[in-house]
Amino acid sequence: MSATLHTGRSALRPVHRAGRPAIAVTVGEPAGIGPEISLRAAWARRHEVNCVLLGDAAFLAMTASTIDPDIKVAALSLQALRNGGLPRFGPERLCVIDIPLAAHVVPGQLDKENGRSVLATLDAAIEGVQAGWFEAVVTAPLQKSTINDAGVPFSGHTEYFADRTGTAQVVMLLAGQPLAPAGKPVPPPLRVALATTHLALKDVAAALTRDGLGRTLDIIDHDLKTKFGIAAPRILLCGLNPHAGEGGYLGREDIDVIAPAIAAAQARGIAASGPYPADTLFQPKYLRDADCVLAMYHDQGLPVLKYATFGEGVNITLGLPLIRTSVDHGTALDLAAQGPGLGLADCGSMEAAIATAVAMADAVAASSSSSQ
Ligand SMILES: NC(=O)C1=CN([C@@H]2O[C@H](COP(=O)(O)OP(=O)(O)OC[C@H]3O[C@@H](n4cnc5c(N)ncnc54)[C@H](O)[C@@H]3O)[C@@H](O)[C@H]2O)C=CC1
Ligand SMILES: NCC(=O)COP(=O)(O)O
Repeated sequence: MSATLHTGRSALRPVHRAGRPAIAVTVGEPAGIGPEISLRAAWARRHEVNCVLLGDAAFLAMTASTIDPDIKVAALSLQALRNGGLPRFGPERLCVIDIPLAAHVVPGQLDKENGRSVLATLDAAIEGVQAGWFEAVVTAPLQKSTINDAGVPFSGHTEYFADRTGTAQVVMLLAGQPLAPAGKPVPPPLRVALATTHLALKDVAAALTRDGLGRTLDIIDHDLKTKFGIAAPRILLCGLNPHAGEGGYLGREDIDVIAPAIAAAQARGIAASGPYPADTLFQPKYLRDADCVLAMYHDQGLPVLKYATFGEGVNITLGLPLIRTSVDHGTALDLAAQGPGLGLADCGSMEAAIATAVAMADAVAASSSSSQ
C-alpha cells in the first residue's frame, strides 16, 4: 500500500549505526522558544542521540551561552555535509548546520525577514534524511503566519513535508502518555490522529470523503505497524456531528461518509470501528481497547490529547517516506520574550519528540528485518 502513497524518494530504510543515532533538529521560529528547547533537549539527550541542529550557528551559540555555559556547539556548513557527509561527533558538543538568518532576532518579536531561513532549515533536514546523514527529523515550532508574511503560502510542517517529499496524503497524529489517576493503573498511550488538519471549521464537512477517510485509515494502519511495531492496530473513529449525527437528525456525514469508509476499511482487514460520539469516546473503557482515535478535525481531537499530556506529547506525521516528529505546542512568544536564560519553556515535549523519532527509526529497522 505504501508504494502508491510515497511518490517521493524514500528515506525509510534501516540505517546501520556506528554510534549514536543522528537526528536532524530544526530549531523553528527564532523569536520563539524553539531554539532554547532544541538546545536544552539536544544537550540533555546527547549521550544517547546525536541531535544535529539546523539553524543560524552564531545565534544558536549565543543562545546556548545564555542558557547554560556548559553547552558547546560546533558549526558546519551545509556544503561541508554535501561534500563529505556528516562527520563523527562525540557528545561533548552539539553540531549545528549553519543556515543563516536574514535579520537580527528580538525574542518574542516576529520578523518576516527570517521566514525563508526557517523554511531553508526544513529543506536541509529533508535533504539530509534523503542523503542518509540523518535517520529522522524533529522539528521545533515555527510561526505559520510569519512564513506566510514572508510571501510563502504555508499551513504547517505536515503539509510542507508532504509537498516536499511528493507525498499525496499524510496524517497528523499526536501521541502522549496520560498520567494514572490516583490509585488506578497507568492508562495506555493516547494516540489521536486527525482526518483534517489546518482547515477552517466551515470547510471540514466538505473535506471529509469516503475515499479520503479510507486512505487516512490505510496510512494509520500501515504506519502503526511499521513505525510503532503494533501488529494489528485498532482504530476508533469519532463522528463528525453531535451524538455521531443522532441517526441523521443532526447531520448525515456520520451515516453517509464515515460509516461506509469504516465498512470498506474493515473489508480490507483494518480493525477500524465507529463512528462514535466524540464527546464520550475519550474514556477508559473505549481507550483501553484502542491503539488510535481518529478525530475528524483539529480541535475535536487535540484539546483532549493536550489536556491529558501537554508538555510531554509528540506530534508525528504519518505517511511520509521519512520519520518526522515534533512538539505538542507552539512558539510560546510570551515566554520567549522574557529571554531564554530563565528556563520558562518546558523542553519535555521536545525530548519526547527526539526519543520517539529514535524509537520509530528502530521500529522501521525491526519491521524491515522481519519482512526479509
Ligand atoms: N509544530 C509547530 O510548528 C507548531 C506551531 N504552532 C504555532 O505556534 C504559534 C503560537 O501558537 P499558540 O496557539 O499561541 O500556542 P503555544 O503552544 O505557542 O502557546 C500556548 C500556551 O502554552 C504555553 N506553552 C507553549 N509551549 C510551552 C512550553 N514548552 N513550556 C511552557 N509553556 C508553553 C505558552 O506560554 C502559552 O501560554 C502559532 O503560529 C502556531 O501556528 C502551534 C503548534 C505547533
Ligand atoms: N496543532 C498542531 C500543529 O499546528 C502542528 O502543525 P505542524 O507544523 O506540525 O504541521
